[in-house]
Amino acid sequence: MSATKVPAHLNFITGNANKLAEVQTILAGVIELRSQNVDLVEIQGTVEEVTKDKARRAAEVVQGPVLVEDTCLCFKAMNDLPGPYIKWFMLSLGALSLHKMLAGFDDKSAQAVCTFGYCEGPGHEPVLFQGRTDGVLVESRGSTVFGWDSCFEYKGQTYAEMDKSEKNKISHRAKALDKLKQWLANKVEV
Ligand SMILES: O=P(O)(O)OP(=O)(O)OP(=O)(O)OC[C@H]1O[C@@H](n2cnc3c(O)ncnc32)[C@H](O)[C@@H]1O
Ligand SMILES: [Mg+2]
Repeated sequence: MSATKVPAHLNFITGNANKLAEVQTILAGVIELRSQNVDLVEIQGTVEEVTKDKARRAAEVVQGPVLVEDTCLCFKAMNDLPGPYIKWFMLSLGALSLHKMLAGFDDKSAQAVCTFGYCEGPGHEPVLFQGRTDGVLVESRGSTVFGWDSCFEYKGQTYAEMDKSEKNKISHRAKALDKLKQWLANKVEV
């Protein structure tokens, strides 16, 4: 595996404007963020496999260095499903009905997992940065603008009930970006 060079800027490939806004806020003043909206095919597999494949595909499409991200919502009672497939459950159930997925279970524990993948270009091995936040799946409370934010409760508040700045301190995405920032700061070559 060739060493990965630390980039001068990041080209974040995502079709999700809410993700992009959070990443922009969290990385402000750390590194220049550019962005492209490319519709990437997502394979089935573990989140690590999905993210690495997404990063490789994105690098092929733009023929250069890319950052991608995949978000999972895992239910303990379902042995971590839907995980990377949460998007399809959100599209069919919506934030107002998502909690019904665990209606038959006592255990409402959920974990939000964010995995960033950085790929230096076609043929390079992606590097991963992952963050996890534990919470509970609840009936929707707060704005339904961003995915399952209104259904994921952390310490008594749903993500949607928190100020954006509060969410960005404790979120799965913030934790993953802490690792990315560390990698950038240390110039660790993997
Ligand atoms: O182009 P990409 O980056 O893949 O964007 P996407 O919207 O397809 O995102 P994912 O494949 O990672 O699917 C994750 C799903 O979870 C939702 N989601 C992601 N991050 C979230 C967050 O912080 N809070 C609530 N919902 C989130 C998102 O809207 C999707 O429905
Ligand atoms: Mg996606």
